[in-house]
Amino acid sequence: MSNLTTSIQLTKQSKYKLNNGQYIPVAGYGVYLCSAEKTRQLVYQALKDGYRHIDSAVYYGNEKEAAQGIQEFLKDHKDVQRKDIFFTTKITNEAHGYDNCKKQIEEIAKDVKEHIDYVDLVLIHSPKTDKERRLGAWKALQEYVQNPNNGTLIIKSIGVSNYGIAHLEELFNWDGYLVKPVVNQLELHPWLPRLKLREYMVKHDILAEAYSPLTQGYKLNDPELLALEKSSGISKIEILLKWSYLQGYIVLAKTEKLERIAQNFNVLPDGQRDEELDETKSFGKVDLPLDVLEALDKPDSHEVLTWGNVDPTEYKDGDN
Ligand SMILES: NC(=O)C1=CN([C@@H]2O[C@H](COP(=O)(O)OP(=O)(O)OC[C@H]3O[C@@H](n4cnc5c(N)ncnc54)[C@H](OP(=O)(O)O)[C@@H]3O)[C@@H](O)[C@H]2O)C=CC1
Ligand SMILES: O=C1Nc2ccccc2C1=O
Repeated sequence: MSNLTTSIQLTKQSKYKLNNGQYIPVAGYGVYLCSAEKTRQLVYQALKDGYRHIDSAVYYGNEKEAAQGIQEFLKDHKDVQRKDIFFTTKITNEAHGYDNCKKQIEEIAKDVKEHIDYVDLVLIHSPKTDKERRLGAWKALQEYVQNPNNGTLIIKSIGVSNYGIAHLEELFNWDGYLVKPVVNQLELHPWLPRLKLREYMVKHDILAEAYSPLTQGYKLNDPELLALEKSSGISKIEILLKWSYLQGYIVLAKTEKLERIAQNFNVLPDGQRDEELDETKSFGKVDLPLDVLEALDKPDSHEVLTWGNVDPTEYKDGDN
């Protein structure tokens, strides 16, 4: 094992600047499949452990409870303000199309507004309808970010999820296109590095949010990963999460086990507060030995572990 490490200046408090000037915390806690009853407690605990970014979706059926968890945490922690927390939701395929999208945003508003006032980010969850409906939804979302005072719901940023290059090109080439997506949320891990799409997104200043960074558990007993864990002395969870941070992703991990929330977040080092500037500086570093990184590097791998193993970024109108 060589002593060389590859590192990135990043801490628990780090945020990336989006292409619209807003900031997004690099570490996100996702609530896919968390039951509505448990979500409030899980989100509260995630915030208590230091997460400042919660990822939900209409499809998950727990947006309201996630928002309630945030509200309760803020009530109990007066040193943290709403602006310090980033809340994302995603619209379903049924909300594609201009009118459908507006209708679903009204429903989201009913669920979350009384608890958290506004939503930081709304994503189109997947491209899996057709061009007209995708663009109709984007037209509606653009209006919300451009007219935040229209009374329905303040949405600070909009983005996409599971979009491939063709879906992004379709958006950029549309004559109604006004607002750039700030992120594309994608399945990303060593078995699915999506190099071409990532390069395209870098060129267009769209950040990558990595979902299923722990492979939804599917690869946690992969012999190569277990061998790396043994030879490096670094846990496989830490290896996978650090790999993700080192790619420059916003990392969305999920666990329903309370003790694992802190374990996952603590992979990042603590930031240091610069009292003079009244801001948290990213002096800490995330690092992994070069040979661990090299062993994980699978540029040609394309294993889709979610979405029924069918890559949604490759969806063509008319496919199932
Ligand atoms: N836009 C999209 O289409 C998608 C978005 N997402 C978002 O990304 C988030 C994260 O992705 P997700 O697919 O949930 O998968 P993850 O890669 O985060 O994996 C979650 C699985 O890993 C296990 N796990 C988590 N932490 C640990 C740990 N420390 N030790 C051992 N096992 C652990 C969990 O089990 P346990 O709960 O028992 O700890 C769970 O089974 C989602 O919650 C959602 O917000 C996810 C998929 C698709
Ligand atoms: O979070 C999610 N996990 C998923 C797995 C399969 C299909 C969609 C999703 C999500 O949106």
